[in-house]
Amino acid sequence: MLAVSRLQATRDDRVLFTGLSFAMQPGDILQIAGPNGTGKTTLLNRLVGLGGFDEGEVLWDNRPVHEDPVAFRRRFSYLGHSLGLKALLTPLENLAFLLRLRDLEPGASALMAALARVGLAGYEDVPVAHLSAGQKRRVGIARLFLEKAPLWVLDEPFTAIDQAGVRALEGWLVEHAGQGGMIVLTTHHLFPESFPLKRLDLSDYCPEAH
Ligand SMILES: Nc1ncnc2c1ncn2[C@@H]1O[C@H](COP(=O)(O)OP(=O)(O)OP(=O)(O)O)[C@@H](O)[C@H]1O
Repeated sequence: MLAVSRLQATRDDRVLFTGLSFAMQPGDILQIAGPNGTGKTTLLNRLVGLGGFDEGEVLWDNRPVHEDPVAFRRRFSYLGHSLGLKALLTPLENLAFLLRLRDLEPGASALMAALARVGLAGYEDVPVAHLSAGQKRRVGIARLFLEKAPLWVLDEPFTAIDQAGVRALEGWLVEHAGQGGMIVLTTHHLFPESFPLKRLDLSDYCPEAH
């Protein structure tokens, strides 16, 4: 379980948010909302260890994550703006490489199945440089299925995804949550009314707004 307590983050001497606390249980899908520049990406980056917070604490199963960052690293999958794909490698090679960084070797058939699931059957051996923006993001989504981490941290995962893909991605989020996973994401995507979403408006924690 993820919990954050009294987080504060600053950029260039400007406090973006302060006093931010929330907890996530298995099954939760939490949207971090707020206008451009509120600090949503900053929050997700720092949650996954890309930079620190000025104040506050991030806990996994009631334990501060800084006490064992390597163990925490295995608990989440992070899909950021930059997908971390190597342009000259194929989707298959990229996934194998990225998974090996986590000591995972799922085997070619699992890699092929994950790529097929995200609509990339037939593109497994095409250099990523030759894929469209949406196809590249789909390679990133395939990685989520293979890493099997309980927590997905997703920064604008709907970017460049076509309409059918948007419906599919909504389904994969619900499926992951239904299997006891947790998802924290930023997006400007409008979910259907019935979507099981919790929402946190980061601008509520901006000191300049009060
Ligand atoms: N590398 C950086 N160096 C300095 N300031 C930065 C950097 N990246 C972002 N910022 C600033 O931090 C603030 C928050 O940026 P951030 O990208 O976290 O916002 P956001 O809520 O994700 O915005 P958006 O909805 O546009 O994606 C912005 O004012 C931005 O100018």
